[in-house]
Amino acid sequence: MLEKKEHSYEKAVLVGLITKDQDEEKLQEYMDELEFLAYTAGATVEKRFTQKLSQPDSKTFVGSGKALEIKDYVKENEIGTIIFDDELSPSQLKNLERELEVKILDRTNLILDIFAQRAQTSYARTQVELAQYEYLLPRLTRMWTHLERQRGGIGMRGPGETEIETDRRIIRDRISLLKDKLKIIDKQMATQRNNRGKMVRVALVGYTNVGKSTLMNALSKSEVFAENKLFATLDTTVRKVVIGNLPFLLTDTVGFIRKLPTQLVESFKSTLDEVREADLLIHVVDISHESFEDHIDSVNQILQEIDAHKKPMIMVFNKIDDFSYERKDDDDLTPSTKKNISLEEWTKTWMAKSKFPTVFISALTKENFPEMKRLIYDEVMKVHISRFPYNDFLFEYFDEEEEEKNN
Ligand SMILES: Nc1nc2c(ncn2[C@@H]2O[C@H](COP(=O)(O)OP(=O)(O)OP(=O)(O)O)[C@@H](O)[C@H]2O)c(=O)[nH]1
Repeated sequence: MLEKKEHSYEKAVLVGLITKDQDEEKLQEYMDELEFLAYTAGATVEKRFTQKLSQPDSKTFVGSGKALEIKDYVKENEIGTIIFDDELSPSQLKNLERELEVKILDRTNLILDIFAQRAQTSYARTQVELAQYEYLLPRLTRMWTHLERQRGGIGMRGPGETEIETDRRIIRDRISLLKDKLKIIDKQMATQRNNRGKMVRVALVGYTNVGKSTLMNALSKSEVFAENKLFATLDTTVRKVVIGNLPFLLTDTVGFIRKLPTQLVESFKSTLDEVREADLLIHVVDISHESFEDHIDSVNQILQEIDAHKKPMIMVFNKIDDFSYERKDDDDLTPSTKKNISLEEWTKTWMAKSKFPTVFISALTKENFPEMKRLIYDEVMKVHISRFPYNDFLFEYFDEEEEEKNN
């Protein structure tokens, strides 16, 4: 369990289900991630409750016996928040709040809350606020919000609930206002992107916390905010990067996550346009994370959702400095057995399997940076040549760091 760092952290418990689509091992991985999300939002997890059910209970997500067990535990241990590892339907949420008498959050609400906490610019705040209202609108029957919103805390950093009768109308008005506001900003952003000219555009994509911003900093020698918490970056940063005389634009943008709330995908349209309109994607993967294969799948799924899945891509497997030698059997992409293999053996297997140019690096120690830069250079050059067929000679490759060492 993650350490409690501050006294102001809220006490919470997690609830998840083992179903026919989600075995026990998968659930543990998902609960680890949920705990990290809770920690990022400002909660410490006191206990995890799990239950085996063929499908979620339509009324209370878990069965009534389990609900009672959770109720007793939270009462006895003075816990104010219960977090469910799935999106709850409006009626499940209402029933659970009535029965358990504490604040109930689901995965979507938690992610939205982190986004609200992390949004720095008015643009990001507008996008998050829209997503929060879209989430809130069908759930306007919650009973605890008046009181809790005055107290603040997790799940409360967004739009509040006032009188339900008038609220729906107010929220609908607010949603359409925010949509209009975003339309104007989206237009401005599109103009800005067009004004960047014909320079090749490369976007860093990847699961949250894989090291995109760290890599951006290392490549562009800039200082983009990087932190060991989820969704450190919400706003897009674009930097001009030059590798071997060849200039291109590199974008660092919002990290992806399993079941990224659809409200967020929709309202972050313009942010995700940076990915959609890029010429080349650099898919960063954290190989020190035991679920990195699932993360790759989630990222590919989101790329498909936003129609960016057919772009040229480079796979950058990051954090090799933190690689642990126990890996799942990589002969099969859905492995069930584990074996010990070395990093070398493991990279060879992946190289053979990968459909895209692939490199293994550490953004922290800069191991294998020359190989990565060469790979990026080659792929950017391909786009560049297709765009400017006559001036490729200007950008003959040289390794800057090697040159520096030699001088
Ligand atoms: N050990 C190790 N840690 C790394 C490496 N690269 C990044 N990190 C750490 O991983 C954490 C997340 O890094 P970020 O660069 O913020 O990750 P991100 O992908 O931009 O994160 P989001 O903004 O959440 O999408 C930070 O604590 C980094 O210091 C690496 O190569 N090795």
